[in-house]
Amino acid sequence: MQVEVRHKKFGGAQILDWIEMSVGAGEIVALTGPSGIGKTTLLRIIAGLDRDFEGAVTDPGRIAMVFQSPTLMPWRSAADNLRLTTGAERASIDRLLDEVGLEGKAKFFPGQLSLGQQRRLALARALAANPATLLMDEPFISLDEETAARMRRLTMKVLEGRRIATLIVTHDLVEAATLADRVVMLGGRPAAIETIVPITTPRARRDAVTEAAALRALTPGGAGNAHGNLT
Ligand SMILES: Nc1ncnc2c1ncn2[C@@H]1O[C@H](COP(=O)(O)OP(=O)(O)OP(=O)(O)O)[C@@H](O)[C@H]1O
Repeated sequence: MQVEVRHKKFGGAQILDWIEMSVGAGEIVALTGPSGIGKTTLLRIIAGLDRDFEGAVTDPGRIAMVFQSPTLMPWRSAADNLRLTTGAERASIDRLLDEVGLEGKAKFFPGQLSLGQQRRLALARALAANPATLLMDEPFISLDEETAARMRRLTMKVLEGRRIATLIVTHDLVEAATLADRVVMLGGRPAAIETIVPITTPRARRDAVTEAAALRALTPGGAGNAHGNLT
């Protein structure tokens, strides 16, 4: 999937300047930058939810999006939330619920699930759509650190082996350095790509990324910057 935004305005205000990036099949890219810079705006453009921009999104294939809030149908069971939105078969729904650690919860309504569980259901729903491109907007925000770390591990595990181009918006550097193969940082006004940092440490070894290691790897000029080496 390739994205080229020449510019994006809201009214008279230009939000995004020239942005060119691509996400390959099986790759995880984190999009980060200060609050209000335009991360969600870029994600909405890629998702096709905002077509009022100059540029193009090429070869996204089927797109699934995981929003900040899980946006589930509260009056439908967990299984129905997957089935009704994607048409997935019972067997694959059960498999997906198992994969995201929601075995035995197929009949539960979203209100009977914790926020972390609702987020896992939203992830399962996105995967049930069998997407070529997966867009995640701050998917682990407002979870306690331990739950967020578990969610990151789970996300890496379910994406392993699936050839999905994944773009994750996050302001959390630990999250970016843990999950991503590449971190794209937006900066400036209007926003453009400030830095792209490849994370070369294998995913399997990123289990215990610390704030300090993430900062080293992702701070421009930081010790780990050249190689994105987290250890
Ligand atoms: N529908 C809209 N109409 C006008 N301005 C908007 C609209 N949506 C977003 N903006 C403006 O565009 C800018 C970028 O917003 P956006 O939500 O993309 O930032 P963000 O980087 O995702 O922020 P955060 O990290 O806080 O979620 C902000 O100044 C915001 O006020």
